[in-house]
Amino acid sequence: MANIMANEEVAKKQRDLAFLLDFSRDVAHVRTKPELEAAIFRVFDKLLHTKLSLIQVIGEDSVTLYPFMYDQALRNGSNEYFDEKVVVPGTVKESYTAKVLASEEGLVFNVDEEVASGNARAKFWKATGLGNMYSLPLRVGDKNIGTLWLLANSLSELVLQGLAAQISIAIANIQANEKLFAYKKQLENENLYLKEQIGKIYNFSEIIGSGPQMQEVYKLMSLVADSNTTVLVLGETGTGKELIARAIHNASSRKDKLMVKVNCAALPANLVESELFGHERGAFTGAFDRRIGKFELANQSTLFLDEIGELPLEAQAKLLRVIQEREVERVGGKQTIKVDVRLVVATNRDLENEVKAGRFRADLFFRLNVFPINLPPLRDRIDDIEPLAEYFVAKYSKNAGRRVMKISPRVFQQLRSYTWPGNVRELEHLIERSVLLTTENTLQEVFIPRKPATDQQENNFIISNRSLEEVERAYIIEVLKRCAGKISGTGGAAEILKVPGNTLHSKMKKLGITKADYFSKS
Ligand SMILES: Nc1ncnc2c1ncn2[C@@H]1O[C@H](COP(=O)(O)OP(=O)(O)OP(=O)(O)O)[C@@H](O)[C@H]1O
Repeated sequence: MANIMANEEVAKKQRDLAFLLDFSRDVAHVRTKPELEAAIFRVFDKLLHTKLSLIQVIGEDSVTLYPFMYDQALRNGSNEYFDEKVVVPGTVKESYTAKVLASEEGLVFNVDEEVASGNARAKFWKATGLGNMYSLPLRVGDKNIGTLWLLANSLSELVLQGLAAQISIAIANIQANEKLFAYKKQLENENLYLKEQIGKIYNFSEIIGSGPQMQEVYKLMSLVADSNTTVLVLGETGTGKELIARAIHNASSRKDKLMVKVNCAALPANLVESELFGHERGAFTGAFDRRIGKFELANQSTLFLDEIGELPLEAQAKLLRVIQEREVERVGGKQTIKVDVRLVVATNRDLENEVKAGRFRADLFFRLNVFPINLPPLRDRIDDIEPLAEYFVAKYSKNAGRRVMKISPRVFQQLRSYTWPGNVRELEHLIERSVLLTTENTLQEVFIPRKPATDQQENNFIISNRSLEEVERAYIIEVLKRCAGKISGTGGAAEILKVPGNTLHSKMKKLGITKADYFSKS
């Protein structure tokens, strides 16, 4: 007799295990709530006389308890009670729920006893004709995530615990999936918005200038745009190098992805590599998380490296390797990652001179100098000044809600005779300011910066044949002298020059400025 009972016990355990295995196979594929619902009801069909009463999940505030799933059939005959008490949000403090959540492995309530003790919910439990309500905490690790309520006459401990564990994991997966989906949707929307913005701000038609030099630029751009060739855009500051880079990207087959931009001069030397190539967690002090670099971000798109001439030598070596191998290695990482990135780089420096001076690697220069595009300075294309000025007047007049429509001939004359050290950017800012200061329909006056006629030294400063680098060097030294050698912080040279202290430091290093220069008597 004892043997028969033991055999039955073993057989039952095997049936339970087979049933749980079946359920876990179904649940493993679940990604959404309807899928979980289908899996649960499929399995309950096999568990004789068992009904899912309710699954509740705990909200983000850890207090509110939301109905997640229930058997619609149980509503019959107790609609009002169901709608008012069962399928409305409750709290984890409700006495039955609190007991269930505090229990180790759940509780069993005898339906008849509950009815006798006046438990209002037990009335609809009773309507099912089933004897017990099994209620179990749903947990992931040590964290309560909800409760599971099942009606049945008898369920084994093994089945109950197995069901609760599988359902807990499935719900946690669904919630994580929903969060991920919402996050993805948000990123997609942001991406769309940014693309629209960029599309609005930059497109080919917004490059103004129809003189022969710009025609040559357009010809080169259209020849190279739809290839994967690296483009080197050369030109003084403010000549529109970034505008050209974006137009090349927008005219290429990569236009559906955002162009990624890195300004090599704006990054402290010690962060350049991590910015470009990414880093692994713990790669250096402060690297708390793994971060992907701009190369990975620009995969299948264009990476615009502005001010490439400022890239430190060490990063130049790494960049060369990435261009050759078409794969990156994150700082502190061992694994290489394939990238498909089109490079457009720009500089206002004479890179050949930089190579001669040992500040730029010759091999990298040759790799980058595959397809150079030279942007002419504004002073060499005086005929473009008029259409550019008109374009900026229309743009800023609209932006500021003004009705400035025309520019007076006198203003055009003034604009044409100025030398434009700051190029198109300087013209743009000048027009923006002038539009704001104008109340009439015609721009009668622009406030071109003038040096005092008496200050012969300053005039020489402008018209002498000094290179941009020499002027930059002399100006930085002047400012440093004025600040008694203080580089960063309040009253420091970086503050006056409106650049970060680190940038000024690396610029000084590049230009070979030492204390002897700014502490000298002259
Ligand atoms: N041909 C042009 N048509 C219309 N706008 C222009 C043109 N060239 C330049 N601009 C405008 O002038 C400003 C400066 O251009 P951009 O930033 O592209 O210059 P840059 O050469 O990259 O400058 P930097 O060397 O300082 O990085 C931008 O607002 C740009 O839209």
